[in-house]
Amino acid sequence: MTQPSTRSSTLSSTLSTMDSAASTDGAVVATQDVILELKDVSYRYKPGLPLVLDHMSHAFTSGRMHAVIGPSGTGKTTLLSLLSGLAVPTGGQVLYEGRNLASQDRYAYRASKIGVIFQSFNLMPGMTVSENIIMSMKLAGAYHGKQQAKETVLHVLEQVDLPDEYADRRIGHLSGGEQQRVAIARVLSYRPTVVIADEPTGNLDPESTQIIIDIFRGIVDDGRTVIIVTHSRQVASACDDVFDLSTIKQRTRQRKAVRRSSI
Ligand SMILES: Nc1ncnc2c1ncn2[C@@H]1O[C@H](COP(=O)(O)OP(=O)(O)OP(=O)(O)O)[C@@H](O)[C@H]1O
Repeated sequence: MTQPSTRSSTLSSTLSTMDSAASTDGAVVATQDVILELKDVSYRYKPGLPLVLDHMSHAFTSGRMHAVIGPSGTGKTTLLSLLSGLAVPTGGQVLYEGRNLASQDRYAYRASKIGVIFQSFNLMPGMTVSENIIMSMKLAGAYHGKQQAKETVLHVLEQVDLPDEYADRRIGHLSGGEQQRVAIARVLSYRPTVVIADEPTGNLDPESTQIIIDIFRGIVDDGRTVIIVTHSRQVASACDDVFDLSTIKQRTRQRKAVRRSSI
């Protein structure tokens, strides 16, 4: 997959002038800029099953658009579950702003810090766009009365480039691309610090994909961090950083082979 080399090299040179630390996969990261960090993370779904993630370390810097890529089955969705606090690593730690997520209130974290956009959108098809957004605001504790909710709905619809009149449309009457935009708007309504999306352009044509990319870029420009699990070259090349799980897995295999040969 094409790597966004120009943005990555700019990132490296910027970071070299800041306080920095080497992560275990060799990357240099600015310590004050890291929002989410995987520290030697391993995960298996059940005892006896193989490790899906094997001693993985990586730092996600804030205010950037990150892609997580890798062939099917390399653990992208699993990683997303760990970053969003839906699952806890079986080894190592996931740190949010330097604190172990496992020892924090993960419900509060999911409600206010992290906005997750699932592949299936999880929108209520029989309800309107506005009702879907307001339901999420209530769940996240971001609902402060009808007027504030109405203003927020219109604001987030604008952020995802949908006209005001979409507020009263039923989800079931929208196209796939429009539903994706509503799913993003819903997450933005409670102003999370990090937005995580699982294959947000999976079924979209290049033009609709570009619209979604531009929306995510707007979210980053608004001061948030975006992490996108994707198979799309178009999306990965538009991101500031690319975390390639196949490369990490290859390094782990090499490390293990070296260890075996030295025994
Ligand atoms: N609930 C589960 N129980 C057991 N194994 C699981 C479970 N969910 C996923 N796996 C396994 O974990 C591995 C990684 O799955 P995951 O869905 O994270 O990969 P992925 O990279 O997101 O794949 P894709 O690109 O196809 O969505 C796969 O081998 C999968 O079969």
